[in-house]
Amino acid sequence: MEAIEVTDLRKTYGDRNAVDGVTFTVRAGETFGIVGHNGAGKTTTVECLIGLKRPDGGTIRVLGEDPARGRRTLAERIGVQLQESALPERIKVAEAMRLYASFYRRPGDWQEVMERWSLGQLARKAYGDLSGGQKQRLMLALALVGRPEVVVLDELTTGLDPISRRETWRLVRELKTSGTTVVLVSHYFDETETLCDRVAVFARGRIEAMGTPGEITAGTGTASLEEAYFALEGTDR
Ligand SMILES: Nc1ncnc2c1ncn2[C@@H]1O[C@H](COP(=O)(O)OP(=O)(O)OP(=O)(O)O)[C@@H](O)[C@H]1O
Repeated sequence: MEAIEVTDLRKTYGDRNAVDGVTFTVRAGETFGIVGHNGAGKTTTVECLIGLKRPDGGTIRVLGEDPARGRRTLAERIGVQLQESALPERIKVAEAMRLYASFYRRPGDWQEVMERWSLGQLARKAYGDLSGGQKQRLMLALALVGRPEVVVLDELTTGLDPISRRETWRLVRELKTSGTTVVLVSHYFDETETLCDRVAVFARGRIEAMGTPGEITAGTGTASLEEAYFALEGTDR
């Protein structure tokens, strides 16, 4: 079953084609990577996916619904962790968990989610006093408290130190084993290569290559996704 179907998606800002005819599907339970450098159109694509932006062309179905029309219903079924999401500095971890759970009609047990993501010991700590890795862990837990079927994670590990980054990877793998469909947006090629079943490589608003990391590297005769990207771009930076 397809959890997400995007066909010929287009979005322009003035005369700039931010997303220029993008087509892909994500199967239920799959971890799907959207990778590419800054300005490639990744964030605009996911903003259309979750109904935050209206496409100028093409169609999108998420769990069978058009996000531009069914945003309220879909909000119950999608967990989102957007780039640079932030909480008020003084809100405590447990307060944030309880608050987010209250947004859903049938949330998971927020205390259980908090423990599962090793946040129990931080329950009374303020968001502003958490480390970068702890903040990211909390944002993930908040995206999951509504028991979503699809989770969208944008630039999850940007700014994290290597240890927190690995820890976050472990959490994403755990998500995958729970059967959740994950869309992982990243400009780190190693991250998508390690975590994703399939990857769409974005450049200048288009998909340059799509498939398993192995298929993409085999197709370009390269040893890594990053090398594949530069081979596709015809540059060797
Ligand atoms: N609100 C906006 N108004 C005008 N141009 C925009 C707007 N949002 C994005 N763009 C432009 O659209 C293009 C795609 O941006 P987008 O943020 O989707 O790329 P991205 O791949 O997510 O990059 P990044 O990782 O830097 O966020 C870029 O050229 C960007 O400058």
